[in-house]
Amino acid sequence: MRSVFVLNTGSSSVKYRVVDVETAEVAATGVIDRIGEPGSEARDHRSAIAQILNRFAGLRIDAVGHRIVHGGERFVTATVIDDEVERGIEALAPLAPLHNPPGLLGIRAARAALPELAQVAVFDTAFHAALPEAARRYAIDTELADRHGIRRYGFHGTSYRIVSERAAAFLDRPLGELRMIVLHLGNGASAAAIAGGRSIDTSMGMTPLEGLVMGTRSGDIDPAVLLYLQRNAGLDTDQLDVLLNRHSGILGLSGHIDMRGLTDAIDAGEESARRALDIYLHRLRHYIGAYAAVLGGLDALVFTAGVGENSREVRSGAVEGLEFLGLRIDETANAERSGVARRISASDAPVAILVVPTDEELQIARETAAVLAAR
Ligand SMILES: Nc1ncnc2c1ncn2[C@@H]1O[C@H](COP(=O)(O)OP(=O)(O)O)[C@@H](O)[C@H]1O
Ligand SMILES: CC(=O)OP(=O)(O)O
Ligand SMILES: [Mg+2]
Repeated sequence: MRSVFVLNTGSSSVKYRVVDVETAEVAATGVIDRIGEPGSEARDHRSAIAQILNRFAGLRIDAVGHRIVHGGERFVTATVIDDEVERGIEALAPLAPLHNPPGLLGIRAARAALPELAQVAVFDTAFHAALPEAARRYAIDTELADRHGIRRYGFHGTSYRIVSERAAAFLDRPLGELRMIVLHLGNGASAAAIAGGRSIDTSMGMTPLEGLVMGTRSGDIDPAVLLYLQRNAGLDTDQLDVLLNRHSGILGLSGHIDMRGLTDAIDAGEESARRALDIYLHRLRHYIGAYAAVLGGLDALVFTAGVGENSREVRSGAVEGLEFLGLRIDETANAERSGVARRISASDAPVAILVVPTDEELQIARETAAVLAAR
């Protein structure tokens, strides 16, 4: 079992990879994005996945690995997919409405096209499955919460796993003795407090809406705002869902949908863009301080994903004023670009600040191979 075909089906894109798990050699890789928008290669997820599967007619593939965002209480580790598991994933769709339904489409299309191959689901939530109870529970009626599975699950776990391992390798220290905060900043964004390789707190909650300011999601908000808007602005449940998941965050604050657009607008002098970035950075600093406290001290702060790996402004703004925590950036190192793990903290600073590229597809391929080998 060497060659794994990975499908990372997102809310508006499908990323794919054919990778040799032993050598990490990539036989094919790519993305179909902006699905459904004018000019995209694909009008919907089904068509995107069909096109991708067509491209692999000639390649050797031994197994298929799928990114599934929400595993709920049931899926706490990578799982071989059969009809019953597929139904289990379908049942979780309401908890991750932007993510699980397209993931399920990916599973169905791949199982139909490649029925002879084993398929594995790798869950974003799995890395956080053992969150300590005090971090996991919301302060609501316990019986009600348990009946409905209302708790913090946490997401981006596949990324946290590979990034925390890479950070420890870069620092040349055992993961088991490190306290780190990892900031996964992509379109969706979250933070995790990781002690000895285990997630002990994370900013996303029951769904991928809580926590940091994101591209189109609000992150933390007083839940009474929803009640207020329902009672006084006439918004119904679906409108609130669209408001908080799709029309908030950087988009809601500035009209720009992603960080690159936002930083360009700031350079052009747009006031609302500057304000949006200030709010985004304020929330990041808030979580860095909180997680330094949760961890009881800090060895490393790690930036990853599209924004974390590429935006010098965000990295610099995230640690501004946090010298008292031992966080001091070297702006020359911060301004450099490279596709590999690197240190951007001042050489005499007590806490390492790192930029570590994530690779969810490689991690999914490895976990897929590992579960199948253990069968
Ligand atoms: N050079 C850059 N400067 C600032 N932001 C960037 C840069 N390159 C990519 N990004 C941002 O990264 C985000 C996408 O990150 P990614 O991890 O690919 O997200 P996702 O997996 O959620 O689609 C976008 O907001 C994009 O603007
Ligand atoms: C869980 C989540 O938010 O994923 P993404 O960042 O890919 O949207
Ligand atoms: Mg992502």
